[in-house]
Order: sequence, then C-alpha cells, then structure tokens
Amino acid sequence: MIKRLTIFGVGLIGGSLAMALRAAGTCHEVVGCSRSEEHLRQALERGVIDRYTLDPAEAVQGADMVVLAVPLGAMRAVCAAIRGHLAPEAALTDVGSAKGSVVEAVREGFGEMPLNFVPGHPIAGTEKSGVSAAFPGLFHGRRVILTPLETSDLGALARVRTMWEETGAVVETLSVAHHDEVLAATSHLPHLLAFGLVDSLARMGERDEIFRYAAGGFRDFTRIASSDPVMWRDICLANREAILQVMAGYQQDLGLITRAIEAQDGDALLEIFQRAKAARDEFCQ
Ligand SMILES: NC(=O)C1=CN([C@@H]2O[C@H](COP(=O)(O)OP(=O)(O)OC[C@H]3O[C@@H](n4cnc5c(N)ncnc54)[C@H](O)[C@@H]3O)[C@@H](O)[C@H]2O)C=CC1
Ligand SMILES: O=C(O)C(=O)Cc1ccc(O)cc1
Repeated sequence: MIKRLTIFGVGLIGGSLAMALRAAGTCHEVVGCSRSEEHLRQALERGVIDRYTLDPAEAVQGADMVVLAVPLGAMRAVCAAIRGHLAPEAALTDVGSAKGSVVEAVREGFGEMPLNFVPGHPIAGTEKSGVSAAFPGLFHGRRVILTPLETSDLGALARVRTMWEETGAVVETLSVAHHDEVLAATSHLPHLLAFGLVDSLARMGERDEIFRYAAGGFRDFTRIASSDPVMWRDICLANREAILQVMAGYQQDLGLITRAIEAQDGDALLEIFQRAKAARDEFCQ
C-alpha cells in the first residue's frame, strides 16, 4: 500500500499510473505537481489526483513514493527542485523513454545518486498526450522495464516493482545500457521512420492526393507519427548514440532492398520479405 504518491507531470503516463493504482485500491493519496496549473486542475477535475501544488518541495513532503513522469528534458530541473526535501525512506522512480540520460539527470539534479532511486520505463503508451488521454488500463498486460543501479536500495526496488505489478503490468529488469540499445531498435527507430515517412510524403507536392489514396497499411504504419514532437526530440537527443547505431544498420538493410529492386532480383526480395513475415508472425500472434 502506498500512503502518499507524488507524481511530477500528470499527463498520459503519470495520469494513467495514478488512475490504475486508484482502481486497484492500493494508493491512499495522490499528489500532483507540474509546471502547468491548467494541467493539474484538469487532473483534479477528472479525479486522477487528490490535490496538487506547484511547489516541488511541498509536493514530496510526506510522500513514500515519488514518480517523475515529466518530459526527459525536465527531469534534471525537477530533481534539483526536490533535492533536500525527499524523505530518505521514499522510493523515487521515473517513466522516461531513455534511461541513461535520466540517470545522469538525477545524479546532476541531486548532486549525487540518491540510494532510493530506481529507474523505470513502462513499454506502453499511445500517440496522444496529456491527462485527457490517460486511462487506468494502459499498463495492463504490458511490460515495465526497471533498470536498477548498483546503488539502488533493494527495498525501493521491491516497492517500485510492486507498484507496477498492481497496475497489471509485467515487470522485468535490464541494465541501463541494454535498455537504451533495445528501445532504440524497437521503439525509437520505428517512431523516427514514421515521422520521416509522413514528412517526406507531405512535402511531395500533391499532398492531399497522396493522403487521400493511402490505404490501411499507411494508417497502421504511421499512427505513431501523430506522437508529441517535443517528446520525440527529447528522446532522440537523450539516446543519440544507440539511435544512430540502429539507424546506420537499418539504412544498410534498406540499401539491400533498394539494390534488389534495381537488379530485379525477385529471389532476394522474397527472401527478405519471407524472413520478416515469419519473424513478425511469431512475435505478434
Ligand atoms: N507518451 C508515451 O507513450 C510514453 C511516454 N513515456 C515517458 O513518459 C514521460 C511523460 O510523457 P507523457 O505522459 O506522454 O507526456 P504528457 O505531455 O502527457 O505529460 C507530461 C506532463 O509533464 C508536465 N511537465 C512538462 N514540463 C514540466 C516541468 N518542467 N516540470 C514539471 N512538469 C512538467 C506537463 O505539464 C504534463 O502534465 C516522458 O518522459 C516520456 O518519455 C514513457 C512511456 C510511454
Ligand atoms: O504509441 C505507441 O504505440 C508507442 O509505442 C507509445 C510509446 C512511446 C514511448 C515509449 O517510451 C513507450 C511507448
């Protein structure tokens, strides 16, 4: 049971977490804190939080669980603002899409690594943002990756794990570096491809015509290009090295397809497409 949960950034992810824990009946009180009073008022009106404050130091007072659910670029400033105010027994975690940069931001914001910090990342979300898009079932049956540090307190790790399990999520642990490599490939690269494809087509000229004749495949492939541009700028800058590496590999593989088409090499194309279909059919049943 969490007595007082403080959430920084009550948007899609922070809001959905609060709703899920309330629905599970495992959280006594939820306090929201953000830069935007408008967002907090909306969260209060929707019954997502019990109260809010714009003062980070006040927000963490008496909290036994603190979740950083702000954009990656805001993590450091929030930590600096709560430095010296967090109770030593409070567990601290985050939901950021890249982990190396958050670990750095937390260390810099606090001036040292807090022992009760356990980085986390729910692999669940949508292309929508804000508390109006939040819903309690977002994490149900989805994976949450925790990337505990050598310094992470085991009690804090257990409490963060339990919190996510109470939302219906399946919790796994990875190292920070491994998380960032895997997510660069499975989440960051697909988002960049979707943004890139839509932008490229939108600038092709007869834009209305291009989109008018787009079929379901285009819609499926590009839903995530409606995601928050600021969030994805932050992710690209935060996970630069790993993203550049998977993009280079992908560009090479795309080159194989280009050359097979140029050479009218149907066998090579079939081999690639059959391999891809078998892999996807196996993983997405
Ligand atoms: N959108 C998604 O599908 C997923 C997002 N994430 C991560 O979750 C975090 C939040 O993303 P969303 O919930 O989608 O964003 P959101 O835009 O829905 O919510 C972010 C909230 O943070 C607040 N905020 C912004 N700057 C702030 C600051 N400087 N100080 C305090 N509060 C501030 C905003 O007022 C807003 O309420 C990001 O770090 C993102 O990488 C993780 C998994 C999925
Ligand atoms: O909308 C989708 O399908 C997503 O993939 C959402 C998402 C965005 C960022 C994350 O770090 C995790 C999940």
